[in-house]
Amino acid sequence: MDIAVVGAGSLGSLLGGLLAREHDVTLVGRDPHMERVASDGLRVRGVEQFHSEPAGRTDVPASADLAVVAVKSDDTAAVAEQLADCDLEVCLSVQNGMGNEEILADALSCPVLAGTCTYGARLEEPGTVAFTGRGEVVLGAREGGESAVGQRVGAAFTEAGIDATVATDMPRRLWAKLAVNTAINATTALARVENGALADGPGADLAADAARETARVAREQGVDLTDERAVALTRQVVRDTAANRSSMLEDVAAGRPTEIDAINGYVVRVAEEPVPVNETLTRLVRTWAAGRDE
Ligand SMILES: NC(=O)C1=CN([C@@H]2O[C@H](COP(=O)(O)OP(=O)(O)OC[C@H]3O[C@@H](n4cnc5c(N)ncnc54)[C@H](OP(=O)(O)O)[C@@H]3O)[C@@H](O)[C@H]2O)C=CC1
Ligand SMILES: CC(C)(CO)C(=O)C(=O)O
Repeated sequence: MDIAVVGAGSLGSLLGGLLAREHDVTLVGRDPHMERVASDGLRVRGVEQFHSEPAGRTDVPASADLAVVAVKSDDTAAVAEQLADCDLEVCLSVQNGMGNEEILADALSCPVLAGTCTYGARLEEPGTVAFTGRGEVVLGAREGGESAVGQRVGAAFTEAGIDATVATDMPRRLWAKLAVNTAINATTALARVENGALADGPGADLAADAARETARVAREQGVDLTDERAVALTRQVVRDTAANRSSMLEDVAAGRPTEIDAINGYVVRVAEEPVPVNETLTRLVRTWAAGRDE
C-alpha cells in the first residue's frame, strides 16, 4: 500500500516506521525531523529497535492509497484542508478525542475510518522515535458496521506487524476511549500526577465521576456504554498505565496546547443534560491555557 502518515510527530513516526517495513510510506511532518528522515531514515528504539526508510516531507503528497492522520486534534481542520487536494482511496484517524473523523469527512471525498490506538510513542530527537509501549490499533467504519476498505487497511497494518483489529462498533469504542480520557487526562494534568495516583482516594472518585458522566452522554447519543463499564475501563487503564504521565500532563508540563476541546470539552458541547464534572475540568484547563497565553 502507498501510505501517507500526516502528522509525523511521536505516534505518526512510530506507526509510519512500522508500516514502512512492508509498505511505501511517506511521513508528512515538520523540519528538522523530516530533513533527518529524508537523509538518514528513521531510527526506532525502545520496545523494538530498528531502522526504517520512509520518505519524509513537510507537505501532503498529490496521491496515496491511505492517509493516516496523527496530528493533535487542534490541527485536524488544517490537515483536512491539505488532504482535500490529495487523491486518496481512504483516510484513517488514529487520534485521541472526538470530532476528528467528522472534520475529515466534511472535507474529503474518500471514506474516513475511525481508529483508536494504544501504542505508545515519543519523538526523542530529529530522526529518532521512542517506541514506549506496544498496544493495539482498532479501526473500522466511523458510523459502525462492516467496511471492506477497513478490512484492507487492517490487513495492511497486520502485514507490517502492528496489532490491529477491524471492529464493527467504532462509535462505542470511541466513546469508551473518550470516557477513559475524560477521566484521566485533565485530572492528572491539573493535579500534576502520574496515572497511578488515580487508583484510590479523591483522584479516583473524580475520575469515576467524569467517566460516568461521559457514559451518560454516550447513551444520550445512542451508544450503549454503561456507567459500570466506563468506570471499570478507567480503573483498568489507571492500573495498566500507573507509571505513565498522561498526554495532557505532558502538554501542560511543556506549556503546549492541550486536546481538552476534543476530550472533556467535546462532552460539554454535545451533552443534552448538565455535565458539571466535565465542565469544571474543561474550564480549569482552559484557565491554565489562558494564563499560559498571557
Ligand atoms: N504519542 C502517543 O503515544 C499517542 C498519541 N495518541 C494521539 O495521537 C495524536 C498525535 O499525538 P502525538 O504523536 O503524541 O503528537 P505530536 O505532537 O508528537 O505529533 C504531531 C505532529 O504533527 C505535526 N503537525 C501538525 N500539523 C501538521 C501539518 N499540517 N502537517 C504536518 N505536520 C503537522 C506537529 O508539528 P507541530 O507540533 O510543529 O505543530 C507534530 O510534530 C493525538 O491525538 C494523541 O492524543 C494516541 C495514542 C498514543
Ligand atoms: C490512556 C491514556 C490516559 C494513557 O496515558 C492516554 O490515552 C493519554 O495519556 O492520552
